[in-house]
Amino acid sequence: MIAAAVGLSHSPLIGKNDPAPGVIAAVDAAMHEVRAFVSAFHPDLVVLYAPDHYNGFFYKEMPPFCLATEANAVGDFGSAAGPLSVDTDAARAIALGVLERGVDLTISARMTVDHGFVQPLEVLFGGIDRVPVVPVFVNGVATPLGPISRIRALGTAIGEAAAELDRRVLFVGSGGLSHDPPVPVLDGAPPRVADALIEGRPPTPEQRARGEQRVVQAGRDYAAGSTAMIPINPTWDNLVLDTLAGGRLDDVDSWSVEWMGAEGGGSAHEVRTWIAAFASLATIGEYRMTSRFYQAIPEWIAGFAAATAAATSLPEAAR
Ligand SMILES: O=C(O)CCc1cccc(O)c1O
Ligand SMILES: [Fe+2]
Repeated sequence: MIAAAVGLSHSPLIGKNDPAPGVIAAVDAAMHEVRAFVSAFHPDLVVLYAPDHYNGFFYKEMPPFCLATEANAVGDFGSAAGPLSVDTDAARAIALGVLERGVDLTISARMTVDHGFVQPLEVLFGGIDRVPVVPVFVNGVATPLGPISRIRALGTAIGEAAAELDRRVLFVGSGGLSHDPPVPVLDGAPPRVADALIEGRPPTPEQRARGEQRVVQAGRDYAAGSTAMIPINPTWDNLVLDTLAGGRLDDVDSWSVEWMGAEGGGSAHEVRTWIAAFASLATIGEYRMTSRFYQAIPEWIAGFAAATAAATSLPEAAR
């Protein structure tokens, strides 16, 4: 296996509630750099770690993580809908390899995914059907959340299993860093909300539009500073990036769920996807973070980060 990694924040508010032009220009430049890295690396397989926002996974059964052998996008917030180009054979082989390594992986033969998966595929590849992909859901919102050490173990097992495939694999983590969008919470929810979170009946177009408008409004409130949401925390976000850049992945095992939520807000747990992606990359040996972008963007409800990493042993021309 030849491997590289990308971590990329997502936000459905991009293009809907935009920050100042200078911020947009800086993000555009960073995205240009990440795309250049990806096209130079030229992956023939993408292992995509992403969370879900109650579009595909519900409390009727809520796995801590789940690998898909096929997947369909719902098209929330105007993102692409329809089937992802899942490499089913690679997905099955990796799933078996992970189980053999003692990590109790859940499998989906028809995963429903949302903007968490779709946005990085659109940003990096221009669509959801452009590159063979193995989608891996990592729960980052639905409590209870287990210890981070198990997410690192998942990333390690997937990296080792993927290494048996003889492919050029790009590991992508989608989400984070600190942010506190208005995602519903089961604990204490009124019966109608609790029922929706448990059963997962598809919302009507009107219900979906209302929910999305609520998130857009939350972005406006977050940017105006008049909100009960936990603020974006650049200090914590840079600690996360420093840890990944330094290859100190065993540090994350001591990060508690409570500490992460207090520092980074209710959706800070989306950084689990980054930890999985970098743990996968780390299975091939030392890596180097080759680019790193960070900007707090309250309009998007995102401590917005983008980073690329490649094996130190990979020749410069192939990075
Ligand atoms: O769909 C939702 O309910 C939440 C949407 C959402 C908003 C801001 C940042 C995110 O990472 C995100 O996912
Ligand atoms: Fe998210």
